[in-house]
Amino acid sequence: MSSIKVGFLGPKGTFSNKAALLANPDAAHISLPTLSAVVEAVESRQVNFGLLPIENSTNGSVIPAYDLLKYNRGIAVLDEILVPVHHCIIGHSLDNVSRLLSHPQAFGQCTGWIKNNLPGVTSVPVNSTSHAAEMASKDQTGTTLAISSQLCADTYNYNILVKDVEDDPNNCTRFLLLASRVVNEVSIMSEFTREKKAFLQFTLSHPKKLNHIFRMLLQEDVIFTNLVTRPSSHNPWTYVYFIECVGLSLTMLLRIESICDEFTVMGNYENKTTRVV
Ligand SMILES: O=C(O)C(=O)Cc1ccccc1
Repeated sequence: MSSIKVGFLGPKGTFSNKAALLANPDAAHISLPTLSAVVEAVESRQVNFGLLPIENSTNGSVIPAYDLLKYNRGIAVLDEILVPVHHCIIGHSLDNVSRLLSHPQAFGQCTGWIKNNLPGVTSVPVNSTSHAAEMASKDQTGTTLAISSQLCADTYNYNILVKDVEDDPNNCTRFLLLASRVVNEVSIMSEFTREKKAFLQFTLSHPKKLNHIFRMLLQEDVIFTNLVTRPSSHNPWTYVYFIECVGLSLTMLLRIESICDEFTVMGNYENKTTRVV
């Protein structure tokens, strides 16, 4: 058994489990009940790494994931893992369906199939796609379906009624590989390069400072790959900014830090999503 522990949103068979297998197939994979539990397990070093779904190519940003990273000084991001996501319908029958269960992210990726095949059926969000499949498979009334993965069905021998119900066949979720900041903070900065993707989190005393930051970034021909804001939770209409970009030098990063209120380099990792040339 590997001494490396990787936490993921379980039970086994979730897309987070697929991301953990891609990130470190030989590690001990630790199933956790919620995304918050994954982040807490990484922060407390109960696990060496954790997987956090941060963005989907159909749905966009996973907002609850950003809220778990907000003001979090215990987490570093070491890598991004892209997982193709193909959804299956698991259950007993497509007739007399009363409920459709899945992780909230899944519903938004399968809107067309749901509308065409389960009009009027209640979509019920649960903690994960595998938890949904477990509930649907155990429902004795046979009126509950789940959106889940082939891996989950194979793992538990669940019955697949329909495959590939996602709206976009290229549907893909980007996961962040999390680690303890205590362990990795020095190496993130010592190994920082502008060729890699920089993930920054910061707040500003005045929104006009964002103009200064954009102006500095444009000077370096930086390529933005993602920009997300979340409420600061201090004053209405003030924000925590999350920026991912490629081409940022350490010198410019330190200049940006100097004009921010709170500033954290979440990570600096190989860019796997955006054409930069
Ligand atoms: O519930 C899962 O399988 C997860 O890992 C969260 C999720 C759900 C849908 C797409 C990507 C990740």
